[in-house]
Amino acid sequence: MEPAGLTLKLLLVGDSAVGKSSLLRRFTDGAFEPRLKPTVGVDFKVKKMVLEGRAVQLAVWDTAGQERFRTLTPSYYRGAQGVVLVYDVTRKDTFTGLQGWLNELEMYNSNTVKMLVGNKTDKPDREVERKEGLQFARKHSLLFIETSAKTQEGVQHAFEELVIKILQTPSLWDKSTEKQGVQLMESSAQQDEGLCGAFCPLT
Ligand SMILES: Nc1nc2c(ncn2[C@@H]2O[C@H](COP(=O)(O)OP(=O)(O)OP(=O)(O)O)[C@@H](O)[C@H]2O)c(=O)[nH]1
Repeated sequence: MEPAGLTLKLLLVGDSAVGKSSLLRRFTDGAFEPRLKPTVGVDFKVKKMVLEGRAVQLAVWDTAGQERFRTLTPSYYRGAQGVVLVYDVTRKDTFTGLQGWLNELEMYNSNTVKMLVGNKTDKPDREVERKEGLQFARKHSLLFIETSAKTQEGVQHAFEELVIKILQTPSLWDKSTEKQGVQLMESSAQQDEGLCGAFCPLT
């Protein structure tokens, strides 16, 4: 029998309306919705990929950026191997807010690979230059990429780079084998946190 593939838990965080749900939608469904409603609580999608010859199932948790849902977020950090930290290149406030997200990450789960994503590069009214994003990423040891969920530029790359880095860091996932037996549902829904904490086998 084929050995079970890896399931990795990824988390999308960042201020409201930076495009977290749109990036996830683009990545999992290849689509873009110009008038997406804000996420309520948390959403969840699964995507299977083969990377570096390895079958991986990604469980991607999309958190709400709105302040009123922020108290929900800490429990979702648990068991994540990768975090996509998103800002909007046309809104400086979402860039200056990154330090707060990093502090929260450090507090709840410091053992993750982090990818900084500057989204909405298709828009003309840029407030954050690429080199500022790059500098911030270097300073905090984050992977970095700019994307547009609208045109799809960089989106696939962002997730792939993050997963490759996680695969290159076995200490993040090989200790979690005790979670075997937990099954993932192939669905997108507002979920409770108990569905799949960190690492689940492909069935
Ligand atoms: N032009 C452009 N618009 C985008 C892009 N990504 C997202 N948007 C739009 O920005 C708005 C907010 O996007 P969402 O994906 O809902 O943002 P979010 O970060 O998930 O927001 P919360 O759920 O409130 O945390 C929507 O109207 C999207 O259509 C992009 O790359 N380019």
